[in-house]
Amino acid sequence: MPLVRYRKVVILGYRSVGKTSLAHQFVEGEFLEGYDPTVENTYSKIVTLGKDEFHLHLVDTAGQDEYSILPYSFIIGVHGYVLVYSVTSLHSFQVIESLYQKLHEGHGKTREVQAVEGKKLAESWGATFMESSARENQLTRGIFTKVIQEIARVENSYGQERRCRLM
Ligand SMILES: Nc1nc2c(ncn2[C@@H]2O[C@H](COP(=O)(O)OP(=O)(O)OP(=O)(O)O)[C@@H](O)[C@H]2O)c(=O)[nH]1
Repeated sequence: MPLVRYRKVVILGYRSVGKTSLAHQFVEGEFLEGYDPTVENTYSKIVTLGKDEFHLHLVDTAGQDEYSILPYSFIIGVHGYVLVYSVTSLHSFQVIESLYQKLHEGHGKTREVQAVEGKKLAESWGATFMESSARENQLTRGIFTKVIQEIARVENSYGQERRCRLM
């Protein structure tokens, strides 16, 4: 049975550029004519790519502008982004540039350690890597669920490696 991997993808962009329409078209297969400003909405979909299966968790956000402060839930534990602009709005194009900068800066303070560096270090230890914030309940639960799963895996295995590692 294929392993189903979890992927969280956040859709960002200025107001009314079509974020909800894209998510809806992808998940439900139809175009939404009407406009109803989003507060925040999530979609779940299993996506099969070749032999791989992904549990896609799409976050459709309320429109941002250059002054928006991105919450931790849009930064930590996110695997990818879709930055959306409208070809009929130059301003919406400028907004995605500003959002891109914000994503690199992290939340207020400048990020000094990239997730990829943590991942690399964990890999060199043969450990599982997870990035979280204590502000995010789901992500924090994920850490402790993972460590319990890893302990169970090691306890149930009769292999050479007896220790569980979580970074
Ligand atoms: N012609 C055209 N209209 C679109 C397209 N995508 C979205 N729209 C329309 O643009 C309006 C806004 O679309 P939404 O998907 O609600 O935009 P949004 O970015 O989610 O809006 P917020 O929730 O305010 O951030 C709706 O009336 C859509 O029908 C598109 O590709 N082409």
